Formats: sequence, C-alpha cells, structure tokens
Amino acid sequence: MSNPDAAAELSASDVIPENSVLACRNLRKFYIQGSETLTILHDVNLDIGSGERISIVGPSGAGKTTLLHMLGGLDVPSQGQVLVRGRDIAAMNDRDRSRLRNRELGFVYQFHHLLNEFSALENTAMPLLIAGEKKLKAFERAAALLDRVGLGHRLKHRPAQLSGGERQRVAIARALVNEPACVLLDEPTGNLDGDNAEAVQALLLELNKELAISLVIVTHDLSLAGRMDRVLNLHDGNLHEATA
Ligand SMILES: Nc1ncnc2c1ncn2[C@@H]1O[C@H](COP(=O)(O)OP(=O)(O)OP(=O)(O)O)[C@@H](O)[C@H]1O
Repeated sequence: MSNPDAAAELSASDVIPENSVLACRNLRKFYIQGSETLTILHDVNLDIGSGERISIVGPSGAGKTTLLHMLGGLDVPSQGQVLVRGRDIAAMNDRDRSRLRNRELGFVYQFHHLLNEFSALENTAMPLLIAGEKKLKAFERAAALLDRVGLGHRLKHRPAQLSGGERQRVAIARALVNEPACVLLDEPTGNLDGDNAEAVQALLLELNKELAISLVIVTHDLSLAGRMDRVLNLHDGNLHEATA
C-alpha cells in the first residue's frame, strides 16, 4: 500500500505524468577543470508527452547538445534523473541503457552519421539488426520506411551516391525503424539548403502525426522551432518556455 505521508512529500516536479515518454528531473551537468567547476546545466526539468513536439533553442554554447545527449542516454548527468517511460536511464548500466535507447529512442544529427560502406537499405535496417530482428523482416520494414520518406527508388545507393537531403531522409528512416517513442534531433536541417530543409521539416511533421512519435529538436532554425508544440529556450543552464 502506498504511504500517504511519503506522497505528500513529493513536490509537483517529482510527479511523472502518465503519458510521459521522456522526462528529466533536477538535471545538472558540470565539468571539473582543475580548480574550476564549469556548470552547463543547472537544474533542468522537462516532460515530453506521447506525440508531443518540442524544440530547444538558445545561444551557441548554451548546452543544447549536452542536454540532448543526456536525454538520449548518450552522456550521463552529473546529477538528476532522465526518465524514459518512467525508467531512469541515467542510473542504468551500459547494457540496459543501450537496450532501452535502441527500443525507445531514435536519433538524427546534423551530419547524417550513416555508414558509408552500407546501402540506404542496410543503414536503415541497422538498429533492427542490432536489436536482434531477423534479416528479412528488418529489410522489409526498412524498405517500407524508405519508401515512406520518398526513397523507394534509392534502396541500394550508398551515402556517397545520395544528395544531402536524401541522406538526411535515410537518417530519419533509420531513426524511426525501431518504432521509438521519441526521436531526438540535433540540427536536422542545419546542413541542408532551403528547399531540402523545408522538405525535411514537412516530413518530420507528417511522420509525427502519422506515427504519434514525440520529437525533441535542437535547432537554430527558428522556422523549424516555431512549428513545434512548445519552444523552450536554454539560457544560463535552465530551460524556459519561449514567449512568442
Ligand atoms: N567535455 C567537456 N569538457 C568541458 N566543457 C565542455 C565539454 N563538452 C562540452 N563542453 C562545454 O559545454 C558547453 C555547451 O556545449 P553544447 O555543445 O552543449 O552547446 P550548444 O548549445 O549545443 O552549442 P551550439 O549551438 O554551438 O551547438 C560549451 O561551452 C562547451 O565548451
């Protein structure tokens, strides 16, 4: 039975909403450099609901990528919790963290990070193959997703044989292939020209609607940021709702 006194001691920020796919509580990140402590994130609290789209903006060096890496379990916080569907990814061992990351999260970076020696199809199927899915099923699902992002005619092309916009669409297909709850994107349009950036933005919004996948986008592109449900500004190590 739950203890009502213990529950009363919880502050509002301790409560994780029921539809939370990704949350952090009292997140801090600092680096010790000699006798100095460089604090990047002071006390960040965040809740991302199912299908919700948020963008994180802020000046260069504010700690946006640091925060994204922490939310995705790619880096560990100095203090605080990162909760993926209510489970603290920061407190897990490497193996459990990788598993949870592979199952629940997808990643898209400014530079596509595709493997040059593999085709678009193989790159897209990779997270499923790593998770132990059978080859045939992994390739079927990857082909369907590549078709969905408009690259059904480029399955066998390697990254060097694709345009920048096409490479980014492969990276998006790869991020979605394991049907994650949330995709974390770091400047997904930062390396694209206007038309390609616009096409990738539109694609992300369509996929978010279709698949109810939450999106967390770090960007300097205010047009992309403005198309999210919430825009959060990272400033002086804290997140603030940006006012329109
Ligand atoms: N390993 C490290 N040791 C010390 N300082 C670090 C380390 N990694 C990052 N930093 C510092 O943390 C700060 C935040 O970096 P981060 O890349 O998160 O910023 P950002 O907001 O994403 O910047 P940009 O918009 O330019 O990409 C920077 O000042 C950086 O120098």
